[in-house]
Amino acid sequence: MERIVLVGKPNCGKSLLFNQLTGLRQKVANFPGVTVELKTGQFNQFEVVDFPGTYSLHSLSKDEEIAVEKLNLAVDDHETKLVVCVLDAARLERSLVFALQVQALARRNNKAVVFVLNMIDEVERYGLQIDADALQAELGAPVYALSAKTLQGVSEFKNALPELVAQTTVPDALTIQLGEQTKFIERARQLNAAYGIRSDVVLKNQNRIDRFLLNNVLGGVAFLGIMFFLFQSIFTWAQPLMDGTEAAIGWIASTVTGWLGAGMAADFLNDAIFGGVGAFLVFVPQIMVLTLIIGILEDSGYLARAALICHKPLSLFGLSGRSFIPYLSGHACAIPAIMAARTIESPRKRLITMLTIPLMSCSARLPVYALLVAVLIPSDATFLGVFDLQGAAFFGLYFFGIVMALVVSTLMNLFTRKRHELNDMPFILELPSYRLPHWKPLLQRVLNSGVQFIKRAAPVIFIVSLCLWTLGYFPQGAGLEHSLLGKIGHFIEPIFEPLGLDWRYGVAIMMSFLAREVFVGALGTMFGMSGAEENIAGLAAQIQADGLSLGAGIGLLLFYVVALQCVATVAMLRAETGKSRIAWGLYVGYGVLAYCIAALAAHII
Ligand SMILES: Nc1nc2c(ncn2[C@@H]2O[C@H](COP(=O)(O)OP(=O)(O)OP(=O)(O)O)[C@@H](O)[C@H]2O)c(=O)[nH]1
Ligand SMILES: [Mg+2]
Repeated sequence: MERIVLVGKPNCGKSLLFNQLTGLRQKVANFPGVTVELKTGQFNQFEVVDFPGTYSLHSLSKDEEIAVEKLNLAVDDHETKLVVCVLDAARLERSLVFALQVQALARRNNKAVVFVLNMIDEVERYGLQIDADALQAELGAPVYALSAKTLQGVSEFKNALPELVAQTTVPDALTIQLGEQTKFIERARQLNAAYGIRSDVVLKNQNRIDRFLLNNVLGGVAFLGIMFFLFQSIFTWAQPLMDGTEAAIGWIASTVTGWLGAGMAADFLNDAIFGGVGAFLVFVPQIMVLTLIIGILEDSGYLARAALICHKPLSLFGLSGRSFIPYLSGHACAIPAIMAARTIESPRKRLITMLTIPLMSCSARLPVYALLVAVLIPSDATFLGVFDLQGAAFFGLYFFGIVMALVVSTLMNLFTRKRHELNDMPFILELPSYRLPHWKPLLQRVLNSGVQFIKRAAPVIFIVSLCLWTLGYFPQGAGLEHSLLGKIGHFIEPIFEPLGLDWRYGVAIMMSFLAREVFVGALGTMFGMSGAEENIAGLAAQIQADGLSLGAGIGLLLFYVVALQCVATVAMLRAETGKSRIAWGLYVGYGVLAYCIAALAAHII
């Protein structure tokens, strides 16, 4: 298939343009280094490839080096017919250095080049214009001014693509040879002076906000405020939506079981399906709120600033400012977060970041936290008279995960050899412009996070609930305690005794080593069989009445903060580190650490 490749400096809008061409939903966000792997899609009869952003063909960092190597191969390949150099129209000089190098590379391989002057809407917002025709004449290759965001000029570009691909002769305006690094920089400067917008126009607005957000004191306070707001809102904003979902599930449960009357089928539906699977569906809104807030932060351009603010403090723990974004996105899901760690400039810091990301409280822990917090803390309790105590407990759990990650990072930093340090890149981060969120893709992403959460966990929870219910139901009439499940549970009970937990929690914990979301479903099924209602409040009340002690409850919560109960994360760690030993070692290591912390909490409190 004839191929079109999209290249350009980081954060110039390649992926958004790629999405507009192919209809795919590749991740787009407002900080450099979002795309870390080549992504392929289709536009008409052409294959389109989205590249990770790079500043230069002679790159300094390892991940850019790999991307450049792949670009060399792609440009050399005879299937590649067109190289699209995406430029950030508002930051022309920086975009042009790399784009001119690519033009030279393409010319050497006799490949056609087209320049896309993206983000033209931002230039126009300043009331300015860029003379694309004159720039085209200077560059000796077609220039299309467009906005991948507002879609201005995108359909003209799409219409022109088949013709651009079909070009056979490559115009020759560039006289600089590959390798003449300083000449590319000089030429980019000249072109920017003649055609670009003045950088002080762009920087004026940005600086005004940055003077506050990057200020040593105020910036730190703002950072903590924003993070506190993020974690609190997961708890408070989602509540009405969660109540709505819960009511809807409750209504469906009572209607369906009403039709069935009493009997085994109704028991099964009530306890295994609505008690087990239904219990975890309630958390979908919370996961969507979390994705929305992280998405707004990603689109705003603040995250790069946060990385800058965090660089110094994180260095104390053997991490980099660039560890901040993977850590933050680890609160939604560890898997993309581990991928995002690829942009970290030092191999050692990258490894430490990857190995500690699983300690961030990902969204799969939310159901466990919400259930146990509801069990342990009355809903009307307050903290210091103002904060909702349940919300503060949530914040405390997230905070505990972060503290654990920093402790483990420090230990890893102390006990690993520092032989890579000399080859490390310095910490350099381009600050993107502040932007308003791009709402349509953001809302699609939010919806998708809910759908993915259900798709990933529902089948496992369904199967576990089904097995637990069957084992717990028979011999019929014997009651849960004397059922087959009870027998197995009592057998494993001694393991969980030091945690102050009985066999039912033991079974739920064991099952959650498949996926941690299973915990709430498994408890829902077991307590449902002993008469709990099919909703979280009912389940929480039943657990409370059953007598879960404060120490054991807190221990259980801390257990879930630390334990790495996610096989998909292990697979990702194995892929990224290239070592099964490290990945499975971490799975076992965090499991043992979690157990010890829980036992300690149960003992002390
Ligand atoms: N205003 C405006 N914003 C845009 C445009 N194109 C992209 N953006 C925004 O620019 C940011 C970066 O877009 P991406 O598509 O992720 O950039 P990229 O070049 O793929 O970045 P890397 O993957 O990091 O190399 C996002 O916040 C986009 O919403 C545009 O034409 N106009
Ligand atoms: Mg990208």
